[in-house]
Amino acid sequence: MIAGAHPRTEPFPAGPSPFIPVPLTQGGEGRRAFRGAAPCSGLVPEDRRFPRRPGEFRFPLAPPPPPPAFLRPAPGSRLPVPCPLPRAPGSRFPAPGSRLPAPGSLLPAPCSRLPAPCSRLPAPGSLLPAPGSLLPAPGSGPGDAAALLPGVTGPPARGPRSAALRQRPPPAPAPGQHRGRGADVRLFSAVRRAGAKGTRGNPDVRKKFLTVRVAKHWRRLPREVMDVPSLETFQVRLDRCAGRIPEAEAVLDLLEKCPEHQKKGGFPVIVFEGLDATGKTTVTQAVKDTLNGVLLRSPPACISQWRTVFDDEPTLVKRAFYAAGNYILASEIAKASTQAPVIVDRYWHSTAAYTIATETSGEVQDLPPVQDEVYQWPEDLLKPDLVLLLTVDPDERVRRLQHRGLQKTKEEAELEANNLFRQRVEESYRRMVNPACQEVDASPSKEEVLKTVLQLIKKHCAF
Ligand SMILES: Nc1ncnc2c1ncn2[C@@H]1O[C@H](COP(=O)(O)OP(=O)(O)OP(=O)(O)O)[C@@H](O)[C@H]1O
Ligand SMILES: Nc1ccn([C@H]2C[C@H](O)[C@@H](COP(=O)(O)O)O2)c(=O)n1
Repeated sequence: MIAGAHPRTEPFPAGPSPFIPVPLTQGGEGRRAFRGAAPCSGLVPEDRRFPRRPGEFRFPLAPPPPPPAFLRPAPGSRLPVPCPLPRAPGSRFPAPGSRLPAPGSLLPAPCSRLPAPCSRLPAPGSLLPAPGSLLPAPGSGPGDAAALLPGVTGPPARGPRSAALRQRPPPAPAPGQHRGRGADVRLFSAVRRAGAKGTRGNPDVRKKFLTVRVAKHWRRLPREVMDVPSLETFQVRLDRCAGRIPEAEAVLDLLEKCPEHQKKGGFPVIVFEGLDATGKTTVTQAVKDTLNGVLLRSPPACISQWRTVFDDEPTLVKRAFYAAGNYILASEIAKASTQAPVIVDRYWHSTAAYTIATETSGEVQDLPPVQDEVYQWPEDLLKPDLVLLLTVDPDERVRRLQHRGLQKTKEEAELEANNLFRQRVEESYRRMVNPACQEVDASPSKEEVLKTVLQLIKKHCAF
């Protein structure tokens, strides 16, 4: 284990590390800064699992070999028009803790999939801090990205949309609510976003958002946590905290660049869900190899380096981050499924199940009842063809966790210690509908699990 690394990060197998350990500035977990190697090439910075699977997030430059016959679209069937891939933007925000390159040099885009046009740093004399100065970790200063930059009195240079956002006065706290860390935990906010098309560029999201149906709410869940999920809900939530979390603004920028209507291609999309160490990584890799498919995971590579930031946030903000990741992932799925079967490691069901389990307490009987709206799929999110829920006997799962030998995340420690939490996550998965999960007993050997999974895929995805 490298000092300062994320608990789940393993040492690199060979060669010099592109990461530099960053001293802890606050909180309990170390962060690692990306040293500036161009991630466009496909390597993923600061992903909890990156070193285990270095090539995984590479988007295939050439179409993979054809999948087995049973997965090919029927002759004569029409493939949807391929969606343009979302452009990976040049990062406006240097990774927290990273050293700034010289003015005029190229910033690496945070997305691993595409050779994005990287943005140029503003010219000398702009409001960026001196090259080589260290950025503090997000959240370490008061409310705004500008406040986080040492020696800078004004805001960092930003695009026109951010400037428009900045001009509005800060929204007043909701009755009974305090500013500060939890201040963005509010249901509605006035948001003006300009510049992009469709709902993503809706100049007044609030106006539209207020007309959105709100779920009748189950008494034990805070209403805000489970209001009917939609892209706009999460945009509003991220926008509320973008002032103090620069990464939220960067996520919003990526979202805006995703095509609005995500349509699945002609190949099947198969999602794998389950608690940690149930074998998702193992089986998704094997299925991808067997089917000559494309393997994607949530959150997608272009935002996964910010997980440690959002994992420490209140549930509402954390959920908005993972939910946004699902929408970004949807555009990758849309594109990839025009070329080959798509295998996905976690998607919406994870976001919902973990949120429900976190925001409830007690036994599974205390969960919102079956058929509650909290178990519904968001109407505007691309649906997969099949969702497989891997479940493993609890003792076997602990053995696998120990055998894996990685340091646990806080949540994994909680999952291990808190039997009830684990049960609530798993039961929430089981209650998800439209699409529901097909449960797979993943306790047998890897070969047997793969066989079962391939049979299910053949049964449900043949067309
Ligand atoms: N069927 C199996 N039988 C025995 N061991 C397995 C099986 N599947 C996976 N393992 C082992 O269990 C450990 C956890 O598996 P894996 O990393 O695939 O789980 P995961 O669900 O992806 O976990 P996480 O969500 O935490 O990343 C690994 O050491 C893996 O080799
Ligand atoms: N689509 C997703 C993916 C992940 N999450 C959350 C749920 C857990 O808090 C954590 C598990 O991730 P892992 O350790 O397996 O990489 O991430 C989510 O909410 N939505």
